[in-house]
Amino acid sequence: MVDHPDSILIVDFGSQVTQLIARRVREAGVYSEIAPFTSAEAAFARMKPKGVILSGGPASVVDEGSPRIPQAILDAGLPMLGICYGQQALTAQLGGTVEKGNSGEFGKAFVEVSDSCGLFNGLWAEGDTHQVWMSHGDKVIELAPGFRAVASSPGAPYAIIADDARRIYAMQFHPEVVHTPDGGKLIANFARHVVGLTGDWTMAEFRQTKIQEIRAQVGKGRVICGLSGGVDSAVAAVLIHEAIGEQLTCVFVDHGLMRSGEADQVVSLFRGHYNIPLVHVDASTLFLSGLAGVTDPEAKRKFIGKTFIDVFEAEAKKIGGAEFLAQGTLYPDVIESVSFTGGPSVTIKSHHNVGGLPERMDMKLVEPLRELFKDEVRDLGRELGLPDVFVGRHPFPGPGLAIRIPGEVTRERCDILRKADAIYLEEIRNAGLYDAIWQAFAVLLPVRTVGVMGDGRTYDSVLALRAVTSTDGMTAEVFGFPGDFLPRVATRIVNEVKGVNRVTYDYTSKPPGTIEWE
Ligand SMILES: Nc1ncnc2c1ncn2[C@@H]1O[C@H](COP(=O)(O)OP(=O)(O)OP(=O)(O)O)[C@@H](O)[C@H]1O
Ligand SMILES: O=c1[nH]c(=O)c2[nH+]cn([C@@H]3O[C@H](COP(=O)(O)O)[C@@H](O)[C@H]3O)c2[nH]1
Ligand SMILES: NC(=O)CC[C@H](N)C(=O)O
Ligand SMILES: [Mg+2]
Repeated sequence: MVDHPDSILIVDFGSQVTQLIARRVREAGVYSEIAPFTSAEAAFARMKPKGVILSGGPASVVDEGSPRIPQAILDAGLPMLGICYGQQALTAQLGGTVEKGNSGEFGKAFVEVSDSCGLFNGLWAEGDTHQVWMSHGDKVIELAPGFRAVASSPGAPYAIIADDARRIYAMQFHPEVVHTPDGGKLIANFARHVVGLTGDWTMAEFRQTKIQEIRAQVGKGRVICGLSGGVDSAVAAVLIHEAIGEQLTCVFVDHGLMRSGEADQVVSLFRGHYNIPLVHVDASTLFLSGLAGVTDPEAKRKFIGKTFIDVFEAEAKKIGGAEFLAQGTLYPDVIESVSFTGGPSVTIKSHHNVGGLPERMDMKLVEPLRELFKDEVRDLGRELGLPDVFVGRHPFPGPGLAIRIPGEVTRERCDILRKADAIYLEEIRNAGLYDAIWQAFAVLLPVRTVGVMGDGRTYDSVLALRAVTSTDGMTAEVFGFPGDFLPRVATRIVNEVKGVNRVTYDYTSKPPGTIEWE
């Protein structure tokens, strides 16, 4: 770990959105680290932060044995910001009262500002009304000594509370989510004006921090990096190469589930730009034969995750052994795959590189991007000088076409999907829409319908097209194509791709849908 003289410690009580707090702090140009409440005291002693943020969490402070703020942190006299559970814990531990709710408030709410305080610093003023996002059952009913209410909502009389003398602020709502439009600014105000940090921490520093961490973790060991051609692994590879140079070998696995022409493209693009050793493995038979008869989405993902590791281990042997496996794992891969810090988060899908990993692995993981969101990785990519062909690419999931073919995956169905997907993406590029879309792809459905072509009857598969906008893949909106774009693509696909006789468009946002179909 690297010492940062100006940092904020985020104590995690298990909220689904704790990483978003870190992200807002980073956006304010301040270095932060998250520590679960169980090890927060040690992190506090090591980091010597200038301020502390307390996250939300699923527990109820009223319950016996529920998480507490470590006493050493409370006694340190530093500025603190409590969010939801954090507010409740502060109140309970400093002498106020929290009541267990039986109904709660979930979703959008409006708070009215009743007084000024150090946290607002010109941002919010008395009499203002602001939209916020609530998600709580319990609430503060009596303030701890020294606090006063500075904003309230119909459901939360103590929506924001302040103790300017001790520089402690707390709120019932979640400022870190986008549904609290001014939330990022409130967190920035805390970091800069209340804590008094200058906000000069940048991606350039993140790069330096990570380089030192990678060196410390890897030592003289050898590292294999799974390289997919996607932005995450390209950024991870270039960063790791900067840290340890020749100790790194990249491995691109062609699992037979790539898009049209992608394997060759990735390899030549990477070799064209970087002088980093890259092994190209054709493992398509291994993957496709193992997928035969597998139809359950999680079973597909777990098989692919495990087989990736088998291939990486075999390649490691060939270069004389490697102690470490590097991957471009991002935060959304982690939060959707596993329950984080013992929190309430459920497994949505096992991303092949996290929840799909086998239980026993010989290599240790190096994942320098694990706290970042996609758009931050792109920023880091630009910082590292990666060309736009890498930085601007749409994400493509590690399990590839396998999770875009609900039902059994066969070579034949992969070929059909590849052709249709290539037409769709070609039309998107020609229409100049590629950069306006976050991710676009086709899904080959296990449904056959009747059609008529050239006076003959067809009985073929249905294809679904999907295109979404997003900033980080955690939520997504459907992309609205202009005018006749979709009918034109549908006609081309049905005419040119044998095996598809009907095309539909997916109008589901995330949530409630996910971006991929499996
Ligand atoms: N075909 C592949 N060969 C080797 N490694 C892979 C392959 N596909 C995925 N990986 C590994 O799994 C990680 C996660 O995949 P993921 O698709 O999330 O990231 P990415 O491909 O690097 O970027 P993007 O999300 O933009 O597609 C990658 O960063 C990479 O380390
Ligand atoms: O590397 C990956 N391994 C996976 O197993 C995986 N599953 C989904 N994705 C990508 O993650 C983003 C969010 O997708 P979902 O809304 O479908 O979860 C989207 O960009 C998806 O393409 C994956 N990436
Ligand atoms: N989002 C939260 O932090 C919730 C806190 C607490 N579990 C409540 O329901 O009030
Ligand atoms: Mg990918």
